[in-house]
Amino acid sequence: MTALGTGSIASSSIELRNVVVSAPTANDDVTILHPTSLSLGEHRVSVIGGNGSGKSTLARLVNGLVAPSAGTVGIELAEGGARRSLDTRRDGAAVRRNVGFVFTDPSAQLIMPTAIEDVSLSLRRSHRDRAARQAAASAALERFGLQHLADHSVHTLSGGQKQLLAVASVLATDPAILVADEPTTLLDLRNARMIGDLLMSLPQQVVVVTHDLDLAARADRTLVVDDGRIVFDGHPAAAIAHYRDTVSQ
Ligand SMILES: Nc1ncnc2c1ncn2[C@@H]1O[C@H](COP(=O)(O)OP(=O)(O)OP(=O)(O)O)[C@@H](O)[C@H]1O
Repeated sequence: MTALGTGSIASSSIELRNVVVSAPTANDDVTILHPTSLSLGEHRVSVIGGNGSGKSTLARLVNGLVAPSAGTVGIELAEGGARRSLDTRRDGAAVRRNVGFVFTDPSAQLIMPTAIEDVSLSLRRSHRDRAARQAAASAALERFGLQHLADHSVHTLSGGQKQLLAVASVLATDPAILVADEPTTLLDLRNARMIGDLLMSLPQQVVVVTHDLDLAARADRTLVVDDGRIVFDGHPAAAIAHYRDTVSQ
């Protein structure tokens, strides 16, 4: 492990305490994440590792999509000078409001017919008034350069436009933390770069799971996951070198 402290610090933090994730199988329980304790306070955290190593499970713990079988997952938020602590089990709805999640395949996320309707849907709780919701949705599309696609069917958008819209929909609610699980995997180089640039420029704390080591290298801290364990936690360059070493052995 290497010393941290080269990157910027977020106003939020993610706290895993003795977290274990296991799942039942036909004969026994299988452990997907072995006991893990982490305090993630960096602005941008990347998570790398081989297929099936447990990266998505780790990412999904952060917004409560996966519940810990043991231990706790907490979110610390700065709110008006005070700290607010949320627990993913106890405070599920509040955690989901404060931790946005972007999936690999935006089609899994875009469920309304048009771009503006999709953003409006994610604003239904924060903006009860229809006109205010519409205005906020337009502003969100404009922020991401998608306003010209407002009334287009989401099915006609390109892969890059869909992923950008998925990110816009999630960010429209202004979550404190954004978790993205392989957000560039399905994109060509230009769109992968565009989404990567966007994620790395957000004011929110960002946790990105990725096989794109160039993207991972732009984080402030990188976790390497192998066989359900964090096997390296430190500076991105050192973490990527560690991952490359394990692959070439
Ligand atoms: N609910 C579940 N029941 C049983 N096994 C599971 C469950 N969820 C995940 N697993 C297993 O746990 C392991 C880790 O899965 P996970 O999706 O977290 O890996 P990953 O590192 O994100 O993989 P990839 O890079 O391929 O997306 C895999 O072997 C997967 O099959």
